[in-house]
Amino acid sequence: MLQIVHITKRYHYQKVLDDISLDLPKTGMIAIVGPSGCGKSTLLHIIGGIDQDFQGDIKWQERSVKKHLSHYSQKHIGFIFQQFHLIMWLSVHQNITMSQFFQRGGGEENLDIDDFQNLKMSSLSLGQRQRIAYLRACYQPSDILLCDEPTGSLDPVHADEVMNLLKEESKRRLVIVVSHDLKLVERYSDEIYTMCDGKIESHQCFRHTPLTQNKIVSRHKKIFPLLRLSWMSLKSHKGRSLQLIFGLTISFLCIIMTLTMSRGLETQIQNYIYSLIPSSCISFQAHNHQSLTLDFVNELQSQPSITRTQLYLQEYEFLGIGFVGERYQDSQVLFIGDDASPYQDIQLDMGQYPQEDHEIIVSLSTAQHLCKDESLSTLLNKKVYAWYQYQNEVKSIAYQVVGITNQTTALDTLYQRENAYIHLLKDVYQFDEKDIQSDLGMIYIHKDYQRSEIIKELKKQYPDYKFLEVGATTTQNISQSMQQVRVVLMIFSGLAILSSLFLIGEVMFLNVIQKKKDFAILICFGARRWHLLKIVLFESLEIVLSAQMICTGLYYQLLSLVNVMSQELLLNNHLTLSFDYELLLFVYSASFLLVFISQLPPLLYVFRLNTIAALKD
Ligand SMILES: Nc1ncnc2c1ncn2[C@@H]1O[C@H](COP(=O)(O)OP(=O)(O)OP(=O)(O)O)[C@@H](O)[C@H]1O
Repeated sequence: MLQIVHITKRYHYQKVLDDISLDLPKTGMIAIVGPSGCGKSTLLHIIGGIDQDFQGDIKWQERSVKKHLSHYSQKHIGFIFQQFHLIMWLSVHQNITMSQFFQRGGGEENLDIDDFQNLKMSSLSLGQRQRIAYLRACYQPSDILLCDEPTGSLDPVHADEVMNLLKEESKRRLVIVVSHDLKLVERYSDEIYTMCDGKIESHQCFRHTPLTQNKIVSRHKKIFPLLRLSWMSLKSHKGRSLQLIFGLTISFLCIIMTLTMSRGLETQIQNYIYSLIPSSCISFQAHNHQSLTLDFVNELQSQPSITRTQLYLQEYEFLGIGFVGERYQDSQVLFIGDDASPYQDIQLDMGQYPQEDHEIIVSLSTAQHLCKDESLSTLLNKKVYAWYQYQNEVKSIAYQVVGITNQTTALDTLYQRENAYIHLLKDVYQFDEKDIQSDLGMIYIHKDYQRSEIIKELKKQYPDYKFLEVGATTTQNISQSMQQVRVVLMIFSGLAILSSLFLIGEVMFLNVIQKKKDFAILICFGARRWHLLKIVLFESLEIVLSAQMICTGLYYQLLSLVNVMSQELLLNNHLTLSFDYELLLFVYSASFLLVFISQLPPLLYVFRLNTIAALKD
């Protein structure tokens, strides 16, 4: 049934096995005896297919299996090792049913381990470990059971007990026992091979054990077995895993918060710039710096794309607004930083848009500054005085507040009908509109039109005037600077993530080195290389996923906190940061890719693991 054909094995040119050939039956107990160091274990490992570096051949049912020893080992071989080779981070039950993580089917369901099944592996006695090793071998569905000194660490009574059990097992499959205790194996074995110096010295055949039908219980594989194994492995070094998860969470949080805040800041800066210089604004001047006339302003105003045209009277300085109209008092006047924006696109919080020249609307923040502790509605229809200075003469125009916008503006702002202040100033300072001395005007275009297109049109129509986009270079420069800042932030945060991920790679590498013996044991009990690769990969993915989950929760909490704090600290000019799903998705997907790359060294190590060397470690 099983033929060992001219096996020779060398360790560094030293012949450990010298042309060994065996012809073994389907059932029965075969003993291989000999003095220590004669090569018994080496022969057993070659028969088991875990030592694949030898000359000669192995034939199972007349067919050579040398080219697919891993498959042969997984399908036909079970082991009981002298040192038991149990995995300490698995439970008693998981150790016994180890093969079920990788294969379907199994032996006895009734394991009779009640007295110690809930104990930790490390607290088990030698006898209990021996029993687990035996039960594990019986549980694994195999045709050949290889036992390396199965009674080596037992007293004579327990040794007899184990030999009796193996004898019973030999009725269902071939049991090969390696021992140096000739007297013991003589009582149980059907055949005995005696080895000396790597050669078979004698062969005795006493009897033949007939086949009793093997009880193979058909059973499904465990659900997500490799995932469970990787989780158990992760738990076996809890401290290290938690440190990794913590480090990675911090890195993720750093990059995500940094980018979210830089984006939020950019939006705020953009809004601030737009509140100062609206994106729909075009300035105009005559090429020869001649004064602009109101007629020309009105002509521009008649274009459908232009919503409002306004002249700047640079000589008339706007000092601000207040409630006192008799006399200018600096302390009672609120400085107005912006009185130029169009109001057509602005939403009103209360009141209405100006219908007359003396009607104005103010921004929400300006209304709050004007009202102080009073209710905002008290401001509606209230008279305010706008103070102007011209050639040392300070005079006021009476306005009526008819509406409040819903905006929080960086500067205190009021809106009025186009050129209303010019019409009103004309009466206050008693000048003729024809005498207006202004060489600068502003055009506000409709939001549906492109500013650059309108400028082209205007330049064609009015070649004597120059038209420029207001604030275009400033916004562009700020956008570019923010973009550069973001790139630098991304590079540094990316480096933080990269180092964390490669730290995972390093730690996983140390883990697999530490666990190489356990991986070798798993190979002996049915694991293929790709099973082990999956376990290592799953373990790192579990770490990354845990970090991502914690980071998402913290990100959400931190955003709410920053938003509340900015609202309280910065009052009206608060920074609102929003949950950036796209950013999360991008960072998390990139981290998965990096995990795969960082896992290459540990994966390669597992792939090239020398089972025999690892078992002897
Ligand atoms: N990895 C190795 N490198 C070099 N030599 C080795 C290696 N493993 C085993 N050997 C040598 O091979 C020989 C056979 O070893 P083996 O373990 O097969 O003997 P054994 O008969 O099973 O001994 P024991 O009964 O003490 O377990 C020994 O001389 C041993 O030193």
